[in-house]
Amino acid sequence: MERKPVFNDWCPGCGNFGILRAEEMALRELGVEPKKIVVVSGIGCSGKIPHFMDIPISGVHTLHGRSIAFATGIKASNPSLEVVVNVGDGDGVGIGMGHFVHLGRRNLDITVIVHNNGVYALTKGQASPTLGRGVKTKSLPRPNINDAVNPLAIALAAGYTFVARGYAYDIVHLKELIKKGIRHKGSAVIEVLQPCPTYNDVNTKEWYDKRVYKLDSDPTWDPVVKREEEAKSKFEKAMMRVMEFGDKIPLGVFYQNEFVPTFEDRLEQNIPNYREYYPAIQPIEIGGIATTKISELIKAKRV
Ligand SMILES: Cc1ncc(C[n+]2csc(CCOP(=O)(O)OP(=O)(O)O)c2C)c(N)n1
Ligand code: SF4
Ligand SMILES: [Mg+2]
Repeated sequence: MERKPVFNDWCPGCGNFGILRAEEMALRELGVEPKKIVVVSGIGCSGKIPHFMDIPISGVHTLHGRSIAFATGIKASNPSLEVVVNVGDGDGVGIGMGHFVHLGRRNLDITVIVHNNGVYALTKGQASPTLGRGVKTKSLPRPNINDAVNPLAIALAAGYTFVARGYAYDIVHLKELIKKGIRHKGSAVIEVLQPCPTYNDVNTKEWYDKRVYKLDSDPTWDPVVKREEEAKSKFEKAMMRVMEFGDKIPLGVFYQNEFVPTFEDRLEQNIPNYREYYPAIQPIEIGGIATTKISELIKAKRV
């Protein structure tokens, strides 16, 4: 694999630097072999992350709003890979919202990191779907007229089995969340509060520093489902807690449930040798002859 040196053009003070560093540290500390890691991103300032990683991972910088679809194809065709998806808030819960929701119900074993900066930063700061109604950031001629979506409430409702929030300027805490998300068996989402000092002059470092607190500062907070019967009550508590987003903003793990079968487990029910003989290692041929006839190929490979 050839990697060319790339100039990092994020603005000084951008929260993306913290996410990049936390993600690299998490992958290193987990000891995942670099050739087994795929980082998938869409278009946006956030989408540049695979180019800037200081680990020789495979990176796929895809289309705006389509990174989860690409990642689903990558992981389903090669379940031995560790797949991490970095999405912008516009990318992930605007144009890409359909893919975001459907990943949750599949429970495919990948990790999605949402860079929440409240703006479409790469295209000069228009309101993203996470910007609150009445908020006027500097590129907007008037205050935002739409309500914000809460990515984590949607993730819980969609079926994600690991749901967490971190803060780009608390790198060590974020690194631990990313490690937990990657270790988790199933679809994991980590929303990261990511200040954009260039276009979001409302949700700044000073704004967040006054509001964020850690869920685990309360010793009774326990988001992990340890018996299947407690899934419902832990889910309900998580849903209440992710809605707290105002004067106080909680950080940490809201919910984790490994009792739900992953997409890979579900495929294995239908294709017993799926994990050993997954699509990525199957030859593209019929009767020993290479082919580009997809419909015939699908018929020949069907189990
Ligand atoms: C299909 C498509 N629609 C629109 C665009 C233009 N576009 C590029 S980046 C972007 C918004 C990026 O915002 P976000 O996803 O929040 O990422 P950020 O730059 O804030 O990290 C848009 C609308 C595009 N590249 N492709
Ligand atoms: S425009 Fe905002 S999100 Fe993009 S690099 Fe600059 S500070 Fe970061
Ligand atoms: Mg954004």
